[in-house]
Amino acid sequence: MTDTSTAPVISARDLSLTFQTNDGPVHALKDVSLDISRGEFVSFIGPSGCGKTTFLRVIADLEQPTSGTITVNGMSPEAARRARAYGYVFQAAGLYPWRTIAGNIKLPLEIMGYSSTEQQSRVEKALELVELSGFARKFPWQLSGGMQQRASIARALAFDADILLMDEPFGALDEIVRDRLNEQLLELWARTEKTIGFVTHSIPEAVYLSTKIVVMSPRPGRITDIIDSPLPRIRPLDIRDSPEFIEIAQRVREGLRAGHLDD
Ligand SMILES: Nc1ncnc2c1ncn2[C@@H]1O[C@H](COP(=O)(O)OP(=O)(O)OP(=O)(O)O)[C@@H](O)[C@H]1O
Repeated sequence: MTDTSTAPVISARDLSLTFQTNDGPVHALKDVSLDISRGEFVSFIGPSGCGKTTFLRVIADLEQPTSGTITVNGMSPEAARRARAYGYVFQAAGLYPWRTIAGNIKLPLEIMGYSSTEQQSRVEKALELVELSGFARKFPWQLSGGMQQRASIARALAFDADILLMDEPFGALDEIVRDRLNEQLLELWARTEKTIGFVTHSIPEAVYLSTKIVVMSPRPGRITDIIDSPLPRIRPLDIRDSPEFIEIAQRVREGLRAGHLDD
């Protein structure tokens, strides 16, 4: 039997994706090669248009690569999607205002045909993970922006998939709320041992959260640096003042600058 415990959860080799547009081809991804191991927290950082979202969408089988290969849990992205290998969190919480928080989290479970008892227990567990247990019967508009985003994370967690793909989930929130959500996300990651792919524009956020930071650059969208973080997995917020943190942030900044110089 093959040992799958050490095999990468996501493995991309020479992955390229070119969109054909009226203005000519757009090279959203070029020769991207990356391995993500089980339980890693991987951030994708880079300027607008460097292909961060496109890469997440390829993992999720929402876009097809033009060339190269990618596997998710050892399968094609299509097979992984059918096996419900991941949950996806978007930048906007995208909750239906006429449904309660529990109703929003339940919706995909209803569509997938889970029994109502199963739906109920999954909703309770997901709400507990994002510390929203008392808010099941509230409507989205009764919650703050940060709480709405936590509810959308709960919706993605309700499938109990091993992989969580998050596309700039906290980008629209103020810094204090974002700090708190970053802390909560790390706690959640430690409790659930999920593999997380996280898109961000923020250097401190990427360094604080990640075990691996993937620095990207546009035209064509490509990886310019991959940084394996030496920081411990348990991180208080004030780790951001430590010399190790500042050094990694500096390397990310240099990677971003180098990508710009190539333009
Ligand atoms: N469906 C599409 N059709 C044509 N071009 C596209 C499509 N989706 C993305 N692109 C282009 O591909 C490039 C990469 O886009 P992508 O959204 O992946 O970048 P990003 O790094 O996530 O940017 P941002 O930080 O602004 O979200 C951009 O130039 C974008 O305009």
